[in-house]
Order: sequence, then structure tokens, then C-alpha cells
Amino acid sequence: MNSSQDTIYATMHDQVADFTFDDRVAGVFSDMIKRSVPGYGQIVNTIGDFAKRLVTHNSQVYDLGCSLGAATLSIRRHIENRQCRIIAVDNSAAMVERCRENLAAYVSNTPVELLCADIRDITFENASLVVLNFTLQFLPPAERDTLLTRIYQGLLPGGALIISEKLRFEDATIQQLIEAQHLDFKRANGYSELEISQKRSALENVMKTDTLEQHYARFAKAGFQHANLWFQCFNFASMVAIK
Ligand SMILES: C[S@@+](CC[C@H](N)C(=O)[O-])C[C@H]1O[C@@H](n2cnc3c(N)ncnc32)[C@H](O)[C@@H]1O
Ligand SMILES: O=C(O)C(=O)C[C@]1(C(=O)O)C=C[C@@H](O)C=C1
Repeated sequence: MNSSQDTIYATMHDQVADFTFDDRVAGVFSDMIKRSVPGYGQIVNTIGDFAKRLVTHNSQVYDLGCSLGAATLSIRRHIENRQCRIIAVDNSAAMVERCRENLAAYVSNTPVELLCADIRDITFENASLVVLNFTLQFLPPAERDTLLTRIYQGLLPGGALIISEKLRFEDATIQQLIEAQHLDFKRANGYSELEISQKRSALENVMKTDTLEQHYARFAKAGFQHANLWFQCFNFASMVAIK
């Protein structure tokens, strides 16, 4: 997936507006997420490996907050000839438009239904895999439990939810240390202090992170009997929960 370089916060904004997945962000998103999220490439590739193991014949796979289609493409490469359907959902028209082009660039016998919709309005059924790759953190916290419960109800027995998130830590010393490591990662990827601080202000009201403990409690509340981390680098993690 080619993408222009992210320079959105490189110049001083008079007022930093809340972060949105608009046309400007969609145009640089591939570069932005790679340079902002340690392990992103590995997580996307490994979601495909999980799919190979977990997706059953004649079932459905949901990619919620699919953005440009990175996880969908990774999954689709691994589940050929299983008579499955992938439902990829994003409520940003700019993302969906680009995602459609990215999906069309590869041949596959697994159909993808691409929906420009809110993930809270989706009905889940016959699902062997549901993916929330850095999406739940953008949902209002009060609405996260309901979504997970609805996902759980739509999963087949043995079905899995893979969820990647930026984490928050209750322990202030750990929070400070790990956050500092993440900021160094951004600097090493060429982001300036101005870019880092303006992006942080933009995300403040729209991305509310949970602790690992909150995620585990939510999995249990939704009904999942098995859940664990499978990846963590600094404050970015990916978890798997099984019905
Ligand atoms: C950080 S990006 C996800 C990255 C993507 N999953 C990947 O693997 O590259 C979050 C995405 O979730 C979408 N999103 C946020 N809230 C949403 C909602 N309520 N319904 C649908 N999509 C949503 C955004 O438009 C954005 O494209
Ligand atoms: O925490 C940050 O600094 C980020 O930029 C993280 C993050 C994310 O986790 O989704 C936020 C917005 C963009 O989607 C890309 C990365």
C-alpha cells in the first residue's frame, strides 16, 4: 500500500482540532501508522497467520475499523478456498474509498463486503474471527462493553476476537517510562517535537486508552472464557480472546 509521507502536524496549527480520519489523514495513513505504532507491520502480518489457524469453512470474518484494508488483505491472503466472506467496515468515507482500490489490486476467491458504516450498527453472525485492530480505542468508553458483548454473541463456538490497542498503565512510573520509549520511537521515525505534541493534543479528546486489566475485565464480562496478550511493544499491544 503506497502512501504519501505524513506531514499533517509538521507546521504550527493555530488551533489543533480533534483528530479525525478525514481525507487528509486517509491519504497518509499507511505512513502515519507505521511511524507511530511500534510493531504495526508484525501485528498485521500475524493477524493473517491467526486467520489461517482460526477461520473455519463457510464462516464470516469481520474487520472493524478497516481503514485502508491492511488487516483484511493480510487475512484474505491466508484463507483462500474456504468459502468465507470478509465484512470490512469503516465509517470514514475517505478510508473506504481508498480501501476499495487497495482490495481491487489483488485477486482472490474470498469476497469482501466493504461497508461505510458505524461498527456499532453491525450485526455479527456466523463469525469465526473478528478483528479490531486499533479501533476500539476510538469508541466512547461507555460503548465498548456493549460492542464486545454483541461480537461475542455473533461468534461461533471456538471463534476469536483479535484486538490491538494503545495501552494506558495505572502505575504512573511505568506510564511515564513506557510513554517516553514510545516518543523516542516516533522521533527515530522522523517526527519532530512539534509534530509529536500537536498530534498528542489532537488525540486527547478522541482516543481514550484502557489498561490491560480493563481489557481483560471487558472480555470476561462479554463472556469470553480465554483471553491473553500475544504481542506487546511499549504501550501498544494485541490480544486474542476465544469463545
Ligand atoms: C487506527 S485506525 C485502524 C487501523 C486499521 N484497522 C489497520 O489495521 O490498518 C481506526 C479506524 O477506525 C475507524 N473508526 C473509528 N470509529 C469507528 C466507528 N464507530 N465505526 C466504524 N469505523 C470507525 C476510523 O475511521 C479509522 O479508519
Ligand atoms: O498514540 C499515538 O501517538 C498514535 O499516533 C497512535 C495512533 C493509533 O494508535 O491508532 C493514533 C492515530 C493514528 O491512527 C495512528 C496511530
